[in-house]
Amino acid sequence: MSPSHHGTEPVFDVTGVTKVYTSGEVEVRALAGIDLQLFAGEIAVLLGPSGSGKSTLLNIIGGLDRATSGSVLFNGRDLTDFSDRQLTRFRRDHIGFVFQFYNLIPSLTAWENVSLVTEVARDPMTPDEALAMVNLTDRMSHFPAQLSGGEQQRVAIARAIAKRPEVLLCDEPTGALDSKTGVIVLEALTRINTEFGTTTAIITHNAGIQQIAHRVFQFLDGRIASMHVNEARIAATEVEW
Ligand SMILES: Nc1ncnc2c1ncn2[C@@H]1O[C@H](COP(=O)(O)OP(=O)(O)OP(=O)(O)O)[C@@H](O)[C@H]1O
Repeated sequence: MSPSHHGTEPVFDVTGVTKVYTSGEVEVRALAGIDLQLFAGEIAVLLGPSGSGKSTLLNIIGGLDRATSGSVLFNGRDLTDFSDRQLTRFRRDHIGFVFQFYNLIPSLTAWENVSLVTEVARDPMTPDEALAMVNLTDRMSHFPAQLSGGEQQRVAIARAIAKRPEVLLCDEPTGALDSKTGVIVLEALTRINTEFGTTTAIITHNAGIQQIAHRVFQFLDGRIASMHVNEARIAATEVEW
């Protein structure tokens, strides 16, 4: 059940993107020319060795960082032309981020952490709805310290999706979790993808996770070494690593 790409414009159309980080005299070429498209409703998994540029690319398409050269079209508009203010607005309106470490506010409950986002979004779900999507209805009034790692990550996912973003960008979302807990987090991500059609990109070091993807991109030395379409996706519950 791969989303059909025929005749559809990509959500993201990345062409010739390079990124060079300069610190003092040292230049690091993090991206050496990336061409990639992400289509509406797909789950893309990005694999590759440490330092191959996965996070750099995710940060650029999410508007957290800027390309050195190349173009990054989001629904036809080039992010590389955006002012800082436009980029901030783009992120706020369209992108949900999930990182390895959950970045929850310790003094706020799960519900309150999610409500920080729903208070400022244009067309949010309620914190209750967002937490129900990740099966945390019975943990809403817990503080982060009272939640397991997997539960905290699910709060972070609820926070990311509460504004109904078109795109969810996940950088090692299961990186700090054991496989059993990680699977529950993956179930939440696949459920959101199925129910809302959220275009989802997931960076991971766990090769097993690629089985939930519609398409898999393999990074190497700042380039995409290969891409394949997953003909036989499996459910998150079947994933092992
Ligand atoms: N802010 C920065 N300043 C300088 N160099 C950076 C910066 N961010 C990333 N790099 C360098 O760019 C290269 C690509 O890093 P990136 O984090 O994108 O790789 P990655 O594939 O996501 O790796 P990992 O799997 O370890 O997260 C690396 O050599 C990294 O050291």
